[in-house]
Amino acid sequence: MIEYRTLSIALLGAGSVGGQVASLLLQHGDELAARAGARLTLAGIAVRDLDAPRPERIPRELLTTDARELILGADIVIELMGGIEPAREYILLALGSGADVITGNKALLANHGQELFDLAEQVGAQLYYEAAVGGAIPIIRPLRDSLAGDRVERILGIVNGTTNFVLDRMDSAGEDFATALAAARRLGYAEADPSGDIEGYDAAQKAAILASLAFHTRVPVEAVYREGIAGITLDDVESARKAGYVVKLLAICERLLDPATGMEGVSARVYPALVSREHPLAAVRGANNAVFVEAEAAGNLMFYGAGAGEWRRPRPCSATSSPPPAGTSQADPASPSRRRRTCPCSTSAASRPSTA
Ligand SMILES: NC(=O)C1=CN([C@@H]2O[C@H](COP(=O)(O)OP(=O)(O)OC[C@H]3O[C@@H](n4cnc5c(N)ncnc54)[C@H](O)[C@@H]3O)[C@@H](O)[C@H]2O)C=CC1
Ligand SMILES: N[C@@H](CC=O)C(=O)O
Repeated sequence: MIEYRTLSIALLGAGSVGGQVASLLLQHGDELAARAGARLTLAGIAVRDLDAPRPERIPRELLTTDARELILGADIVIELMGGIEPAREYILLALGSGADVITGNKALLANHGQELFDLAEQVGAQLYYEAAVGGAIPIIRPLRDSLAGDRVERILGIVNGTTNFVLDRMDSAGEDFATALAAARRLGYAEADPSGDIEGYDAAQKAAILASLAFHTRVPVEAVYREGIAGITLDDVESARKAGYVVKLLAICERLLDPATGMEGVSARVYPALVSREHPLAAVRGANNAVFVEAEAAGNLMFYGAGAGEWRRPRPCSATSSPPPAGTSQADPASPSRRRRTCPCSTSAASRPSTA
């Protein structure tokens, strides 16, 4: 029997994501120990209310309302509470005490990321945030590390599961906006305040993170143009469908060159766009996400997978969970709809995507 050193984990928040993280840590302890070379022990889970109803998979004896004490005894802190405060304060406390931190909190990173990264660097701690963009899709590390030697030119992303789910239900089932949103909330896709999803704030935060990583600069969330899907009606969706399009909330991040000055800049924007049904992004159904990266040397890469909520094994032949037909489709930027917003993919940009 191998003797592993023990790393103690503090989990902050036991909601949709935190609950699943707790289950994974508890169920796969031996396998994780062998892989990590250390036993990852879930020391406690900080919650607001010890008696709130929660799934059986979360052991009651691990719950505490004293987040600070839990943090100060941990080697690794996983923050999955969401929101700005006290998440920010807790992460600063964790880093300051020498713990490494993992967070899925894009709102916090987009607004206070610099402060957190500066402290992490100063104390030599790690701050990981893979789940902050694209849910289960590995996109942060590929952009930060794997593509570090390449030059990313543009990113097109479906980065919000809730809005993709809502638009998909309107498109495929003729469901009205409110009914589809209620289902997205029930399934744990939406943020505690779903207006963050619907109004495009969540996607804008993710766009700011993606653009900062891809273009090696700091793109503040205030610099991201943002338009949500609250104004999209069933009629819009239906008209788009008849014309061969599907409405998707896209995050678009790209390099810009000012021809007058020769200066390079960055543009990041989020808005509902018409996407040709032939384009791979049109096949991203339900709460799935996809990030389409156009890079100088690597060409076009598409990262696809579960973007929100708990991942469930898809049933065979499930239309909502099948991956897009990569490598076969082209985009048509013409727009017949009254919203006049199209997916800005050029034909050449979308002509040879590969799944990653
Ligand atoms: N739901 C999803 O699919 C995804 C969510 N995220 C991010 O992960 C984080 C968590 O999201 P969800 O699990 O969906 O949220 P949730 O609302 O389901 O869970 C958050 C939990 O934290 C608890 N909490 C809030 N403040 C607390 C405090 N001060 N002390 C102790 N507990 C506290 C809440 O009571 C709740 O149980 C958010 O930052 C979200 O943006 C990231 C990727 C996917
Ligand atoms: N509310 C978010 C959750 C994941 O980041 C979404 O719908 O994508």
